[in-house]
Amino acid sequence: MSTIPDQLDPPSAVAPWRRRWTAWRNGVLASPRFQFWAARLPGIAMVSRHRAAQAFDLVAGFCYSQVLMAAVQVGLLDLLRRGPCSADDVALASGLSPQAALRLVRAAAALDLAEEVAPGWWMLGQQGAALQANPGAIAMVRHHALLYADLADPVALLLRDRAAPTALSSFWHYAQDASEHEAASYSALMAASQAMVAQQALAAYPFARHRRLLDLGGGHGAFASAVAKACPALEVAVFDLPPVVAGAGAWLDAAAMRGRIALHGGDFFRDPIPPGHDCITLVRVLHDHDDDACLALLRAARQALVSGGRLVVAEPMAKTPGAAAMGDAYFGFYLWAMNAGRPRSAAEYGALLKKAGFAGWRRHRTAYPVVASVVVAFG
Ligand SMILES: CC(C)=CCC/C(C)=C/CC/C(C)=C/C=C/C(C)=C/C=C/C=C(C)/C=C/C=C(C)/C=C/C=C(C)/C=C/CC(C)(C)O
Ligand SMILES: C[S@@+](CC[C@H](N)C(=O)[O-])C[C@H]1O[C@@H](n2cnc3c(N)ncnc32)[C@H](O)[C@@H]1O
Repeated sequence: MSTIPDQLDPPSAVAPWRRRWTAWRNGVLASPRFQFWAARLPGIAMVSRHRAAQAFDLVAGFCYSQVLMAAVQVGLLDLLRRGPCSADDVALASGLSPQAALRLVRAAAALDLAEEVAPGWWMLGQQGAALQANPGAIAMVRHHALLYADLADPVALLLRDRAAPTALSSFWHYAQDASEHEAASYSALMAASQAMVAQQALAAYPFARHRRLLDLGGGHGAFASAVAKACPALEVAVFDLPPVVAGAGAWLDAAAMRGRIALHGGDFFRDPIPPGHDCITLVRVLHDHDDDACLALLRAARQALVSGGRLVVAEPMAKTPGAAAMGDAYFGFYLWAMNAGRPRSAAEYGALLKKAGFAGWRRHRTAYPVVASVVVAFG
């Protein structure tokens, strides 16, 4: 039930021209007569149709996501990668009925996940090809089952006490006494999705200029391994909670990186951060935490850095041009469901870094900011 009054008093922060212009524009856009004629007027007909399609996609987005989820869960993308297949092939491989398989493959084709290359024969579509080749994105699609469970009643999610457990808060159990199984589940998801993030960070910042790097909250060492491979002369270490570090050996063995990466177990809010590093990285760590905790962590990291060192923050950020929905809509709700943290813009990180004592900061451009942006602090 809404208790919002019909007319709000405008705050003085809103410029009068801005309020009048926005209200006038919105009145025009909301008018059914304008919508009717706009689709027929040369010059703006294309924009109108595009806006209508965008509005439909906004309404139907959950359904599209579930088509993708089904395609991943039944292995449709892997099947289509191997070559043209019919709906009967899909049915045989997935256990779906032929009618259900046909419904799924047609839905996938409508979303560019599949492509009908001849009547009744499908291969991967362009989006399908890019996604199928990205194990990190596929792992995230599967993981979204937890997010969707929490989002089933979004208003209840927003209304509830933020300390109440959710599917995501139970999954991301950051604690010294977390079981190795809990730590291994989230660390495996992070390691699987790290390659795309590391690729962005490595291309954006010259890590090879440093001598010793410490990856704070570095999980099983996937980012540390990527940097170590790219910069053979760099000494690389990981700091993470003891149950996470305890499980890192197996991952590092599989990547043939054991011995190359030093491991430190501890709680970065309580324990001293190992000193002597001229580069400290925080990859997908800060957005998990509320502002006070972030500030404490940034201060501790600055204290631990050697003089002249750099702190590198890499994660998907809010207010990213061209990817704004990823920030405040996706990660805003994701982190709300997780019960801690929020997506921040590069400028907000800049302000926090200054508050933590750093003299300055700079944003380094990444090719795919939807995957990660990079902010570097110095001084
Ligand atoms: C040559 C031809 C045929 C065509 C030319 C046309 C052309 C140029 C096409 C472009 C093709 C192209 C280069 C496509 C590239 C596609 C890419 C790079 C796609 C990348 C997709 C990445 C995705 C979908 C990433 C998703 C990531 C997600 C959902 C991450 C979630 C992360 C979470 C939940 C993290 C949790 C951590 C926590 C707890 C919040 O800290
Ligand atoms: C979202 S994961 C990111 C992992 C890795 N940096 C990556 O991007 O793949 C956050 C990491 O921070 C670690 N972490 C959370 N709280 C911590 C704490 N108090 N002390 C040390 N590590 C912590 C978690 O165990 C986890 O590995």
